[in-house]
Amino acid sequence: MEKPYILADIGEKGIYHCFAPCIEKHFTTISYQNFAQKRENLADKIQAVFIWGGPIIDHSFLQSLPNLKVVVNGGVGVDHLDIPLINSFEVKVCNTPHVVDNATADMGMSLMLASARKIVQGHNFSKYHESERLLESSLGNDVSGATLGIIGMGRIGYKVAKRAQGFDMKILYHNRNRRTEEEEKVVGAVYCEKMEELLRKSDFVMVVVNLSPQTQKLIGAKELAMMKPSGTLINISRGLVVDQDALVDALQRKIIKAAALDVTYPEPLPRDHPLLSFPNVIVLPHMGTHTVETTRVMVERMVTNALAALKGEQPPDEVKI
Ligand SMILES: O=CC(=O)O
Repeated sequence: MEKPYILADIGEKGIYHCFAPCIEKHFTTISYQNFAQKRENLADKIQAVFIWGGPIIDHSFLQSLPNLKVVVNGGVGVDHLDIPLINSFEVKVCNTPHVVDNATADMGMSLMLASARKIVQGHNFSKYHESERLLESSLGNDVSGATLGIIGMGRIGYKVAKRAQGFDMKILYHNRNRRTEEEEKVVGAVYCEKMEELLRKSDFVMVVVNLSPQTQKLIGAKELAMMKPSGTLINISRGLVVDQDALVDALQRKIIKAAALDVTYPEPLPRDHPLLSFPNVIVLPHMGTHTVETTRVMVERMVTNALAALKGEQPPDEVKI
């Protein structure tokens, strides 16, 4: 029997390429580029689209695929998808929650530790001998015993708290919904009803919220001004949650000490972006979930969701709004 056709960019060298066999066992996989070239022959055949960030799924894209049944997003955040529009074409949307939590929480901890302990500067010194004053510039700050403020205490935020507990950190959190007393006790986290309290008291502020109209530019000039001058901002959520111009300004004026960002807008930042010029800023190209183990499980989960949708069954991770 012919395998169902899906549109998926697993690339020649991209991280998803390693997992192509897991996808190709079940599906005939067409890349976006091949699709663009042979659109007339393939458009009727495509039943699922696998996406990692792109392409943009808009009205004309949906209209061009009359037999599309499901859009499967690799990762948890679906802020780049217009779900009501996609659903209006009787196409389901799935993501891969849970499987990315540990890797993303690990990345939050990595960024906090790397920033506090000046890992990048130390590496650059070892490699390029670029600073004669390494000792001074390598003087970091203790993470152990410091106060971590977590903004967004969903699954990933909670996993960050668990890890921070192992570093004897004092943990504050701010969230739309307060966690139960039991959950707070397990990780030793103290609820701040007002984000301002968290910002004022934390040495490290880690942003872990979903991007939504309510959280866009949640951290702007006002919020940065509330942070300690010795404070570090860590963002593992979405770039748009932080007002980047305000962040540049706060760093230039030493309103906060440092920043460590897995996410920005755009991604990656243009080479001449001011954020890349600060020695006290770490910028990654959105790689919070990029581990072999997590990506493997993510891809398997995408396959499971797509197979269910194509069989007319309820996919386990359908996103409903
Ligand atoms: O950014 C990563 C995700 O949304 O899973």
